[in-house]
Amino acid sequence: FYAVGSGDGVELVNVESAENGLLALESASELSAPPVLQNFYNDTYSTYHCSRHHDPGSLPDYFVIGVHKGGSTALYSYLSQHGNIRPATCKETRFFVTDKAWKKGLTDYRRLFPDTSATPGILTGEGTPSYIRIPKAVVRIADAVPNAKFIVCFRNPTQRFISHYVGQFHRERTKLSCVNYFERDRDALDTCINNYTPSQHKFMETDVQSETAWSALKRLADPTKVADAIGEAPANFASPDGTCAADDSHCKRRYCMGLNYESAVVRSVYVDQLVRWLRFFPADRILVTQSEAMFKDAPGTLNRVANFLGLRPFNEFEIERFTSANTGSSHHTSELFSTCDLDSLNAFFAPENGLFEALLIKQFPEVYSRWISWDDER
Ligand SMILES: Nc1ncnc2c1ncn2[C@@H]1O[C@H](COP(=O)(O)OS(=O)(=O)O)[C@@H](OP(=O)(O)O)[C@H]1O
Repeated sequence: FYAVGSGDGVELVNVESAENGLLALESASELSAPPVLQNFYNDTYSTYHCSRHHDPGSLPDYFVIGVHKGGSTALYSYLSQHGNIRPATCKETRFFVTDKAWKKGLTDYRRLFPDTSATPGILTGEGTPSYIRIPKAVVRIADAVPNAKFIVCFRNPTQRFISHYVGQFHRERTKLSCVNYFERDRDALDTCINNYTPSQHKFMETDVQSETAWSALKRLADPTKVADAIGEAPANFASPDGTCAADDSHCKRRYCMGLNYESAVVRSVYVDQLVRWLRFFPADRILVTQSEAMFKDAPGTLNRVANFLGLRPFNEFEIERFTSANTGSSHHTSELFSTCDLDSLNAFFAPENGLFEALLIKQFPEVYSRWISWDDER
C-alpha cells in the first residue's frame, strides 16, 4: 500500500511496487485508474502554481497549445521577447486542465495576466503544451475564450517520444529502458484494440459540448471526424452509429488512442489532437509550426507567429534575446538514447504520420508547402 493524496486528504492505494505506483500516477487520468489517483494526478502533477496580480487582468489573446517536448518553452519565451507582448506570470498555467483551478473560475485565472485593455496592440497569452492533447482543454477554452488564437509546434513523433522518455527517466518517473517504455504503451493499446466491443463505444455527440459529460470527452478521437477532416472516407469504415466493424483495425486504433491520450506514444500521434481542435476552431485560428524549422531558424518561425497574431516582425534587439529556455539538454547525447529502437518507433508512428500529412494538405496547404520531412531530426 502507498499513501497518496493532496491537500484534500491522503488515501491508501494498493499497488504492487514503487514503480507500479509511479506508473499508476503517470497514467492516472486514464479511464482505468482509480478516481483517487486521477485526482492526485490532476491536482498535484498539474499544480496551479503561477503567481498572481492583485487585480484580474485580460483573458489571453493567444495560447501556445503544444506539443509537449516540441520546443514549446523556447517558442513561448522567444515570443515573449516581442515588444508588444506582455505574457502571463508563468508559461504553463494549466488552468484549463487542472480541475481545482478551473473550479476557481475565470476571474481568478485573469489574475495571471496583465490588463491590456487600455493599450490596443498589446497582447497577452500563455503556453500550456498539454492543451492540445487533453480533450477537456479545447472544450473549456472554446467556451471561455472563443476569440483566442492558437499556436502549436509539432516535432518528429519519434524524437518527441524519446525526449519525453529521457525526461521521465531523469525525473525518476520510470526505470524502464526506452524499448520497454515504448512496448508497455504499445501493448496497452493492443489490449484495448483486442478487447474492443461496439457497446462500450458510443459517440455521444450532443454530450460533448457539456462539461459534465466527461466520459464523452474521452471519446473524441472519432474516426469519422478524422476522415472528414482529411476529406476521404477510408474503405471498410465505421458503422453508421460510429462504432467499429469487427475487422476495422483503423477505427479501433482511433478509438483506443482517444481513450489513452495520456500515454507517451499517443502524445506523439498528432492527427487526432489537431482534428479535435478543428471541431471547435477554424483552421485560420490555429498556427501550425514545426519544431525542426524553429530549431534551425527561430526568427523565421517567430516572424510567422508575429504575423499570425497581427504583430510587426521581431526586431534585431528582440531576436538577440532569443537565448533560451529548455534547450540543449538534447536527448541525442543521452546514453538512454541507445536503449531506443528507432525502427520500431518509426514503424509505429508511420500510419498516423501519413494521416497527419493528409490533414495538413487538406486543411493547412500553406504550412504543408514548407514542411520539412520528419526525417530531418533522426
Ligand atoms: N533551439 C533548439 N534547438 C534544439 N532543440 C531545442 C531547441 N529549443 C528547444 N529544443 C528542444 O525541445 C525540447 C523541449 O521541448 P518543450 O520546451 O516543449 O518541453 S516541455 O514540454 O515544456 O517540457 C528539448 O528536447 P530534447 O533535448 O530532445 O529533450 C529541447 O532540447
